Amino acid sequence: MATENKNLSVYDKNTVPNAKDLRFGIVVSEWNDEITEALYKGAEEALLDCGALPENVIRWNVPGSFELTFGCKKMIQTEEVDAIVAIGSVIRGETSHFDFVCSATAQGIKDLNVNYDVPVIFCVLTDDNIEQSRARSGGKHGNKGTEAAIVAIQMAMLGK
Ligand SMILES: Nc1c(NC[C@H](O)[C@H](O)[C@H](O)CO)[nH]c(=O)[nH]c1=O
Ligand SMILES: CC(=O)[C@@H](O)COP(=O)(O)O
Repeated sequence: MATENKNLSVYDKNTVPNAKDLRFGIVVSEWNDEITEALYKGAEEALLDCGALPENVIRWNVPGSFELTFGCKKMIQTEEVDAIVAIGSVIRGETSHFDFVCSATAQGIKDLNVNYDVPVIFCVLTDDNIEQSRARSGGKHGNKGTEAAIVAIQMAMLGK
């Protein structure tokens, strides 16, 4: 199902475990910060709405999506977190750089899930234009950050 056929912000709180005893990391890329700040807002609000304590939501920033892998790895190694949401916004430009950044970031985050025991949620928008990004970070398709937060709670509970 494509994103256009679902709202990323819709969740049934009754089906989401309570997050009061969980600790979360959120690593945020600063590229396209209009988008990544909106994604962060959606993620943070959903975590708190589902019972997470503000002091248990730890935010780190990295320069770009390519650096999300290293930032999440360092967070896993230095913080006691039950799940991490990796937030980025990659928007296609004139060259093939978009493809390399998207691929490296997706592969890097996948590798973290394979090599470590902390779920890292892929909350990286990979869009052809900013209109698509805005639609998925609080616009007509909802907020991918909200969706990622719910996934983070669900995946964190797998380890409990
Ligand atoms: N063009 C975008 C980038 N590019 C920067 C890279 O992510 C990286 O920081 C740089 O190559 C140095 O290693 N990053 C995004 O997150 N979004 C973009 O649209
Ligand atoms: C995703 C990117 O790296 C891209 O926005 C950079 O733009 P360009 O391909 O025009 O250099």
